Amino acid sequence: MDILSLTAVELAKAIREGKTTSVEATQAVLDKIAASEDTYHCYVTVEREKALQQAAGVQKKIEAGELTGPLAGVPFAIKDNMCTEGTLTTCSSKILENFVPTFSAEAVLNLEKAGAVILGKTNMDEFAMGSTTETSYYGVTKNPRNPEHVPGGSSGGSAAAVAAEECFAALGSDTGGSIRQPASYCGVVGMKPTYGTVSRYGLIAYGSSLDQIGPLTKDVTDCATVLEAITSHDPKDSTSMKRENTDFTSALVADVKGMKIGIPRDYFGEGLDPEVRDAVLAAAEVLKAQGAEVEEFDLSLVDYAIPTYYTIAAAEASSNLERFDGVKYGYRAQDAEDLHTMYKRSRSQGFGPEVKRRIMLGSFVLSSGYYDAYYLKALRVKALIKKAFDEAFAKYDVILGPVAPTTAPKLGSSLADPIKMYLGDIYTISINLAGLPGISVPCGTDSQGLPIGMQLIGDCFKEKTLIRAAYTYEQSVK
Ligand SMILES: NC(=O)C[C@H](N)C(=O)O
Repeated sequence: MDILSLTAVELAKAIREGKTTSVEATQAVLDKIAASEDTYHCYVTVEREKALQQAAGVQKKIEAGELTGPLAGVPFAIKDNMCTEGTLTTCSSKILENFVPTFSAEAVLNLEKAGAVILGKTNMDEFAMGSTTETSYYGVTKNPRNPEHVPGGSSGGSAAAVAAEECFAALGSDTGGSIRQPASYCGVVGMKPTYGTVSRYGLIAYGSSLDQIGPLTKDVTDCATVLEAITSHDPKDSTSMKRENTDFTSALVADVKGMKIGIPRDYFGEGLDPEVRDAVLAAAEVLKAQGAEVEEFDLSLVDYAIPTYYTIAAAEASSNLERFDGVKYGYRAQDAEDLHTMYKRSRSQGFGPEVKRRIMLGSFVLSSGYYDAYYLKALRVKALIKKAFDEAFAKYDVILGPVAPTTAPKLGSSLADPIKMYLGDIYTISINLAGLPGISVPCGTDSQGLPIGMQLIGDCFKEKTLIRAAYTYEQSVK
């Protein structure tokens, strides 16, 4: 049995049936990490001994019949912006180079309750700001489908680790596309759930009104299973919702008969790579052939999504990142003669250029005199974007489009022009502004062999509809 090629759900089944053990699987994936990390660099931290110990504990519980769930014994990777008790958590920033949390994020605890083994922490854009994982202080991650290209971002390490078989599944976070876009670039499945579904407790905040944790997996079955495991109502996160019917795996049914799918014309205009367009439209045809009703419609306001997102996300980031001052966490500049200089030097030396750009932009749009013109206006446009989606979901069950305008760019080609990089988020960010769920599903490759992702967007709380559509597509093209 080639353990590494199994999905998370297949591996857990093999462990339950005694065909392998959690320890054997953990050892196999640690060997794979040792062999391929030099090439891909998916992780900031790998916890070899801890993972093997955890696997041994989990295996005992499985054998004693105390852990019976569909993920028991499965080794996972966690994005390095989720706190993990006793394990370095850097957000891929120098400012957190020595931060070892005393508690774990609720989503991580939920996974551990389900019997997951935590392998380590994955590389990301610094504080999740970026679309390529190149803004990490700890070096770039390479795309396992073609190491000359970026894995996407900001959850690039998590997506690459799944694609490189350096874990069986991973957690990422998505503020403006950070799960879906790297999933699309690396040819894996990635889902951003409805805002409030997965607790943000222990997720180091970037844009708090937009951030959401979600799964990156090898297939749709794993995605639904991981989502089910990490979903919970958590009083420690004031935006966490009490949701009913979160048995997402019950939606793994290959049937879209009568499902109404809308294709926004605005998502197929200027800037979209023709190969991406063709692959996504071909995927829509597959769903049509399975009985879905597919039609085009106009989803206005798409053009306003980028400025709105980058105003709100930067504003929230500038406030959230105030806590990194050299006193309470992480890096502190040495030899400062007074407190103010110590703050200034710690932050100047601790943050990278993209993070500084956002802090400055965010402070600007929140400053008196500019608050109404920028921040408040962005909040108003955000409400209009939500309204446009509400109108669309009065007609359609699912909105289908591309995840990103292109396939993965070459390493080193994106950072020189930040505005161009921001424009690449055009199809993903309005979903965060509206709080909606979205899933990225692989739908082919371009002429260079780089993966293409189709994005399915649902109304709030309609993850099951997305899972059903994604699963139907996946089964049809198998
Ligand atoms: N965090 C994200 O979702 C990625 C987005 N490109 C950003 O830089 O904000």
